[in-house]
Amino acid sequence: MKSEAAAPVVEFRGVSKTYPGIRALHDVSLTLTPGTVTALAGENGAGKSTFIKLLSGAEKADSGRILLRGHDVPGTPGAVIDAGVSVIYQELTDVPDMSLLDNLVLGRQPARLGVVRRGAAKRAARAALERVGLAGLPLDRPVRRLSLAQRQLTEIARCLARDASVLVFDEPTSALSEKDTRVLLETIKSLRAQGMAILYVSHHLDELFEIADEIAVLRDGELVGAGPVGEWDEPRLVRTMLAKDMAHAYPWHDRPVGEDRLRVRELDAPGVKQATLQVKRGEIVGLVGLAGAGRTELLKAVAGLSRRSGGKVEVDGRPLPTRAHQVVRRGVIYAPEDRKAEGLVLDASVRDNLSYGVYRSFAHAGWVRRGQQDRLAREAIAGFRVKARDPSQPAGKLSGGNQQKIVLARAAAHTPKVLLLDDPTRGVDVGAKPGIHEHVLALAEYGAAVLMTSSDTDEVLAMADRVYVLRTGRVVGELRRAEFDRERVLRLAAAG
Ligand SMILES: Nc1ncnc2c1ncn2[C@@H]1O[C@H](COP(=O)(O)OP(=O)(O)OP(=O)(O)O)[C@@H](O)[C@H]1O
Repeated sequence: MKSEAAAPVVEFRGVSKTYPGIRALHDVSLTLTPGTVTALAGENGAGKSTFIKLLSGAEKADSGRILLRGHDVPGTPGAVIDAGVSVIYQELTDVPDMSLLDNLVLGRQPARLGVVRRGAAKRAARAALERVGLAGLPLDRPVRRLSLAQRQLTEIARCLARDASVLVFDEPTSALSEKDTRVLLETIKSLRAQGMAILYVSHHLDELFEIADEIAVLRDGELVGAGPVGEWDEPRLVRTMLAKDMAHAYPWHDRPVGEDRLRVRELDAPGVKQATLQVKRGEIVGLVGLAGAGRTELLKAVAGLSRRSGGKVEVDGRPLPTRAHQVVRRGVIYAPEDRKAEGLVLDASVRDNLSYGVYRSFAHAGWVRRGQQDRLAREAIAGFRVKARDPSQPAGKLSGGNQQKIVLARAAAHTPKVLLLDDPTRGVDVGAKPGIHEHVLALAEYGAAVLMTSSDTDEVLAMADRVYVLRTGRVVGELRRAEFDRERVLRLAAAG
């Protein structure tokens, strides 16, 4: 529970940070207190990551002060970690082939006269594991043999083994299944009870309401609201984030669909076994399943990004080639979930990222028509509400959610015949999600066959005309929209 008397451990006092042409944080004052979960909310580009970068020592503030237990926060990330502040990101940072013990004490072995004190390291590791509910795990086990949830908890344990007293979670659940999300949230509650000061950043508002004691909202770099969770409800939070009212509504409506556009028959590929499915012209079909069920793998196999070892894939009655660039030429577009690794060239401009692969339609006697490219970029920025200074800005300088919008805008720019969407609104704020859903629906109305999956099962059930349920790489069920029932879908996904 929240301790009323505790003094703040972290204090932001009038902190500002500007990037060329962008005011990322302006005069922000906020405190973090032991035994308290403070949720930081805001739409994409509001300044949440900037706040974390300043706290973690990755970036320097232009003005204002950041105090840690009353002293200025150290100037380098390593010193900040040593001072007890650790950030846990959505991506795992462990070394899979190393043992649990070595991962837990990575870069920080207790040493005396240069000799590593293995016994002390083991004691520290066990104590840290116990605090995250993993007391029984053997310390010599390679972490690759742990479940995803256990690995995520191990990341936290590693921070605890370094004596962290402030934990920052940056969208920690976006890649987790519902079950793993529950485990993580319960662990965070228990860490709060142990007296940790916790900052929690997420676009999942239900999570914020579940675990936060305090909610703070950034908008365009300014702190526009902060107070105990009891003072907030969802409409007020959304209104404060977006400066307007917005009901969260999905745009689905009944509409005619055509002939089979995408046909997959007995497809075998890495993580996919004997999958058979069809998507009609104009239809939105969802793939649901637990983590590891093969949803991403199926999309990748169709997209030519993994090797098919058997079966057939056809688009408009013609066999689909197996190589990614040929697949794109047939109008089959894949929008990946991992935008950093697969989706974008981070050093290239927003404009160039938007037109990669769309070049053919712009190329005129061998050169790219800059005017058209610019128009496409401006339309995409406006249509998807991308927060970018201008089309020449490098994609890597956009906030995470805005990068995701670029991936989707590019997919839309192809006017795809088949659109393969993997977690299309991952990291996207509540204000921008409806726009993305409307674009997906519009592409379907234009004739695209859409095959989508999401880490949010409700999103798939809200958008799809039909779903296939996957389990261990196989299609184990098919439901039409009239039959959608969340419990039934999840039961099917988990059975066996
Ligand atoms: N290195 C940088 N150079 C230039 N601009 C940057 C840089 N990093 C962030 N920005 C800009 O600062 C603003 C705040 O970005 P920040 O990443 O803090 O947003 P966020 O609230 O974390 O968004 P998201 O929810 O999408 O992750 C954005 O307009 C972003 O484009």
